[in-house]
Amino acid sequence: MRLHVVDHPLVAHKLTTLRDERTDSPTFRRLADELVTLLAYEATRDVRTEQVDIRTPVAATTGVRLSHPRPLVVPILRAGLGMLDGMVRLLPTAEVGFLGMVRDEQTLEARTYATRMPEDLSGRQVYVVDPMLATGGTLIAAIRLLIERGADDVTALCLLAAPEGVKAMERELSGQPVTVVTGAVDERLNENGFIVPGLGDAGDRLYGTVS
Ligand SMILES: O=P(O)(O)OC[C@H]1O[C@H](OP(=O)(O)OP(=O)(O)O)[C@H](O)[C@@H]1O
Ligand SMILES: O=c1cc[nH]c(=O)[nH]1
Ligand SMILES: [Mg+2]
Repeated sequence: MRLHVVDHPLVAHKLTTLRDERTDSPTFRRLADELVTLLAYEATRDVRTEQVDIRTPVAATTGVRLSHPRPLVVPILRAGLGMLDGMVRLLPTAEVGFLGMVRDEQTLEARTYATRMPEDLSGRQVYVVDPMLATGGTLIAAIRLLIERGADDVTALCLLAAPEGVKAMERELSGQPVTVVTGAVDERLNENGFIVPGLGDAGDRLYGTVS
């Protein structure tokens, strides 16, 4: 597994407002969307392309286009939905699959409650989006499923990560074709499995609910 922390002043600026407890849901949603665009720019650096011949008004030339099979974008419900639009804006040809997963707030174990994805992902590049990588349980389970279905290149985009989650992913997904792209690696997890300083519960902040 490879880790890429996007070290950019615009990412740091937007993340700071995102973290601020005074930021309301509409602003949180807008910032999450803007951050995805910045992270996706890095995360899609190795997206597969193929050559294409075109004519400009001036001359014939050769360019590239996103290749087939199409990349698959998988948001992990609920909070990952806040990153979907930004991702498909950058990858217009992408197909979208869905994974519904929720973490038991006592045991911190991830449970899958919905799966809507192609059965066969052989040879596919997959971009998983979920704002928070905390213990890593959710993303590890999600990525295992994608690899079991044949995905040969998986990139996870997270707004924030905890060092504990990054270590768990490195341990559990070692040797696998997996990249994690994140806006920051925070200090630690607290006793409730929340990222510190973090931003609280991403799903609640996106959708205005209170856990
Ligand atoms: O790394 P982990 O310890 O597994 O935790 C991270 C997961 O927790 C959050 O989802 P949550 O379970 O709160 O579901 P929600 O998106 O429906 O709020 C978050 O969006 C991740 O999916
Ligand atoms: O800090 C955290 C940890 C898990 N899920 C969240 O939404 N926030
Ligand atoms: Mg939540």
